Amino acid sequence: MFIPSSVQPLRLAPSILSADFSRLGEEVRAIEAGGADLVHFDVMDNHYVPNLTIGPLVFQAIRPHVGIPIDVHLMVEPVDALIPQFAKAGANIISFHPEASRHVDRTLALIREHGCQAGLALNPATPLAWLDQVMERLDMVLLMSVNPGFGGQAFIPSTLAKLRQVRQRLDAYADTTGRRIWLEVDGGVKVDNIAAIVAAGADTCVAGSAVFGAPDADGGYRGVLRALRQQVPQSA
Ligand SMILES: O=C(CO)[C@@H](O)[C@H](O)COP(=O)(O)O
Repeated sequence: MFIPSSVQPLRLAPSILSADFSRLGEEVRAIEAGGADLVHFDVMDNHYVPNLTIGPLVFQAIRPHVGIPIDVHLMVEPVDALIPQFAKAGANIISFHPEASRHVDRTLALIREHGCQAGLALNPATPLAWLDQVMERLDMVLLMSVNPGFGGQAFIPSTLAKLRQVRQRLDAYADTTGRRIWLEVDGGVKVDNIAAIVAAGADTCVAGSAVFGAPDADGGYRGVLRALRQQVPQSA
């Protein structure tokens, strides 16, 4: 039976990739004060993706400024060596891409062994078959709605159909096991498309440029986070 995810509470996860890196501590405090549910921390290595961002040292520096969970998205290859470092620094959720791990099952187990929730990130062209054998190891599926590497890209429309397929799989899994796996969408999420994204099955939305590109007059983010939530009235 298809159960729209909109019956679940919506979680908003601003991606700090679009934040002002010269004042990251203030920026993460501002998104938490504005009502964000998670902080999304993008790690890029100029190898798995053609961009280079921040790693465990910067994570460690901002962790004391944040009370809400931090969702670490590893766009790196190989991945395993970074997992203990982010876990030790206080990560709550760690996601990685299956193409970047020699042993996906082992990497998922490693994340949980270090006390974090485990996510598998699927690019627009990555088949859903990657999920088949590892459902019991997953706490979250991170569905990319842009090709990873950069903020500010346009949402790829075919993601909506893929989202519906993942939602069906996760709901079927929840029906048989009683265990719910989060479904996060990442890339090009805006005020004008979040309703369709949630209706298609997302319960967690990453938004980078939409949030950090629309500060309130006082530099906060309450207005844009409220506007995103208001598009999904049952979650507001
Ligand atoms: O992981 C990525 C990009 O690779 C994302 O988290 C982006 O940072 C989201 O940014 P917007 O598309 O919302 O600007």
